[in-house]
Amino acid sequence: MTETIEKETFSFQTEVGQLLEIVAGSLYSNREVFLRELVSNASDACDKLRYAALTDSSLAPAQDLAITLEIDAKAKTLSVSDNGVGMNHADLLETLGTIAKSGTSAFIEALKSEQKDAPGLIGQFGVGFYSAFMVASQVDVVTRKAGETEAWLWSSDGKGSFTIEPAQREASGTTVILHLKKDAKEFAEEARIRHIIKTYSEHISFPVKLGDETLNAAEALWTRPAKDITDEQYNEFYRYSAHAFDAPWHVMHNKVEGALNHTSLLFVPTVRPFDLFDAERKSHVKLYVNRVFISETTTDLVPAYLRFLRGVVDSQDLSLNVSREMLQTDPKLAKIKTQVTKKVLSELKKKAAKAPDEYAKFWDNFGAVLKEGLVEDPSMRDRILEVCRFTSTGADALTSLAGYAERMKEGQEAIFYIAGENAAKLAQSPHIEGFKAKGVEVLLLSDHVDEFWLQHITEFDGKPLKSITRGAADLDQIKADEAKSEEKTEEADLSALIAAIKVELGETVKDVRPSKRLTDSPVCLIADEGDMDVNLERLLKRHGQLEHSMPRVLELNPTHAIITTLAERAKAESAGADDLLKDAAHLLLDQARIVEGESPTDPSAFARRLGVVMARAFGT
Ligand SMILES: Nc1ncnc2c1ncn2[C@@H]1O[C@H](COP(=O)(O)OP(=O)(O)OP(=O)(O)O)[C@@H](O)[C@H]1O
Repeated sequence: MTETIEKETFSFQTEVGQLLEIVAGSLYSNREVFLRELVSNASDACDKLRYAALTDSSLAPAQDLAITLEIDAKAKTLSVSDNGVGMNHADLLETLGTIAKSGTSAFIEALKSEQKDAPGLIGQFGVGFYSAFMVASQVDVVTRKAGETEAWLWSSDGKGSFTIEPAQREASGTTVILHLKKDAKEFAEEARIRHIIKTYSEHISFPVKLGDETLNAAEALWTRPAKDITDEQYNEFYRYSAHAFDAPWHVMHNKVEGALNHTSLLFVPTVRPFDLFDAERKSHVKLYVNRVFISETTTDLVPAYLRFLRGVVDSQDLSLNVSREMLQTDPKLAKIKTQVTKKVLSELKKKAAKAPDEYAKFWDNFGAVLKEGLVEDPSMRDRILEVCRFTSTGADALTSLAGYAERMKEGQEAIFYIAGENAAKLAQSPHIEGFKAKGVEVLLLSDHVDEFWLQHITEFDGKPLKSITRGAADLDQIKADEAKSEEKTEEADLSALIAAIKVELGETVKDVRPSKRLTDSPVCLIADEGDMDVNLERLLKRHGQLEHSMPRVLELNPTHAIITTLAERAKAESAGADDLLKDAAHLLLDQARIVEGESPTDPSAFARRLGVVMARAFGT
């Protein structure tokens, strides 16, 4: 077969082409990371072969797994070889020419607009192999897949296309040959290469060799005692294993000895990883069994709500002789998962108590993800709730639920919250006015996931969690702050007005009531007790999971000038024929809708009514 195949030319997937243009066209201060990426790929390939050989001994490499660097100073090439798993024709087509990651286009847009920070973004995205084009004008890859006899040469100048042709390679593995750009000759210097490997790849599990010399410790970092590891070593290992550029926000290195031994070295990133909100919700903690890499993306090791974690978990007590799939259903693995999860949550709790400002940064990045656990993992619910933080009208900094509970007012029985798109907007919502006036704190919940965990958790420490946009709000029981002594404003009798509005609005509202929660605004809409809360309904509608809205309760502020004037007008005998009163009923409803960011029920009728009222006001 192979004899008949000549050199074939393929175009890069559009996104790869765009990415390469950005990668190759810019000069980065730390472009030496290309070597870290290639060594990391080579190490992954060795890991994969070691794993494959467990179940198929014919694949076992003839020589110890290793990564070999070669410099040809004359030809200005640098090559990175491994005797790992290698690639065949189909693999090459699939992996070195496409980007299989979701959200790639969005990422490229971001990259285009933020050229300056390209390395940081690339780190979050992990362009890996393609970073070779930062330093090389041409890249050749000679590779042979373990268990196969054919070898292939992949070659590209990074300008839109690549070629694949048959080649020769003695054993399985991959050699990546970089033809260095003129301005990248430094990477053909031994001293420079030695230094880069020391910096970035010191503690990967396989030896990295340059000639006869092994450049790294080739000892998995997590197996060493924590006291012997410096912060810088942890940082580099994090950057290497997570393809990251930031320093970790927090490092957790734990050895658990007992019935089930395992070691974990986990990192919380400082910067939010690019794929955090991908639908796949992939885990990025690598599972090792006695230093043999098993898999990376399993949620059987770390729950999806901790998917921001990077690092490794290694246990010698899991069986190496079973398949990856069987291992994933091993009850021992489930135990490790529970222990790791508890440990991470307890570390977060400590951080939150010790360094609340730093914790706020973590929360800003990952709080929304962590809160998914409140829905998904009832067994950890209390522990997760302890480390949750919220924006609140009563505190400048984020608050815990316990903190809120401590500040509750005399007579206040519930923890109040309002949920919506944006905390700053929520703080301006009319629903909050009465609470503010009394100094009663309201939590401002603006993550989508909030609506969902609130379906499961209805109280904290015996205090119900209550939405201020649903059901009646009786603030009379709550004692106001002294400073905010209650200036009782005269409340109008609204019964005639309410009756008139009900007649006019009919079924578009569920009810019309005097409000206890408004001080400045004339009206607001709320969900009736027992109905779906306003924000949840909005979310479901937007995601096509709900077609029709429920009619809402329209609340009127009995102390507001517009309402008191209308109340007087409604008392008149001729009120039934009062067109202005009728228009006002619709306008009040639309006003309440607009304040919540919704459209008037009937925009053209709204415009007409507004015109009529303005004409009256201006006396035209
Ligand atoms: N030395 C190698 N041996 C075998 N396969 C390789 C090698 N280098 C790259 N590959 C294949 O090419 C794919 C793409 O590599 P690339 O570095 O672009 O991304 P990645 O390593 O999958 O992702 P990330 O960089 O985010 O970890 C790899 O997943 C692997 O399948």
